[in-house]
Amino acid sequence: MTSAPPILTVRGLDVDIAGSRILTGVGFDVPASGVTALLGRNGVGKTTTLRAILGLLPDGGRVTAGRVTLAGEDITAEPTHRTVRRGIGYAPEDRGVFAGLTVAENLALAERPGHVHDYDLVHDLFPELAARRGQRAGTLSGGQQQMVAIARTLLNDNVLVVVDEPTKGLAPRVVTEATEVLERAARRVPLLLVEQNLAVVRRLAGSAVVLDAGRVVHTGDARALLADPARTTALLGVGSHSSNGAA
Ligand SMILES: Nc1ncnc2c1ncn2[C@@H]1O[C@H](COP(=O)(O)OP(=O)(O)OP(=O)(O)O)[C@@H](O)[C@H]1O
Repeated sequence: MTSAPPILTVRGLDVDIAGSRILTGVGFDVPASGVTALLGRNGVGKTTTLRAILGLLPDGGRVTAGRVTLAGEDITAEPTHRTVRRGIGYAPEDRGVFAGLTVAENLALAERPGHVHDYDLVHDLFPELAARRGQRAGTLSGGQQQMVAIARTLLNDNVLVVVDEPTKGLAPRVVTEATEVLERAARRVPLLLVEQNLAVVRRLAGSAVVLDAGRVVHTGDARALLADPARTTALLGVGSHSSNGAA
């Protein structure tokens, strides 16, 4: 049990995109350690929630109500560069890895001015990246590219890392590899994770937040939720033992 205050709080968040209400009154806490999974069926607003936190809503998107705090500081609708400087790392769904650049160049591009760049930590956690530092990122496996994306967030002294669907489209063996990467990362920094693969959620997440049609419909212990097949099916529309691949 931790009595530390949450690293991130979201309260009463309303988001409109192109005149449509996408999120309504979204509220949850992200504890200061471990993995918090943001769950829900396709199109319920998970990515929009992450983007609203990061100030990365698409053109025509805006926060119309609510409040987001990071380490107690109000970051609601703040420009992304300022939020990132406060110490949020983001690994987007497409991983954002530059295929034509080497592993070392991809990492160097992530160096944030004014932060400590902990290459020792990154190479300690991901020795494979040290071995492949001269390799072009486009020739890496999906799991190795995910490693680069996560390593970039750990290079700077972030207080929270946000990861969007890290195992999407990966083969089962690579899902296992990517899950191990996230497990290693979570020992260093709290994670807010959007993930559809419930085997991955079961292995990593301590707490779960479930969205449906742009609203939070459940918050609580992730494993307790997944241990209740009827509740899991009702909230997520899938059995608690389903997954897109092994983890
Ligand atoms: N740029 C946009 N313009 C218009 N509507 C959008 C835009 N981005 C998202 N939406 C709408 O917002 C809703 C939530 O989308 P979002 O991508 O946040 O869902 P999600 O839960 O992450 O889904 P998925 O699991 O499919 O990625 C959807 O109805 C989507 O069509």
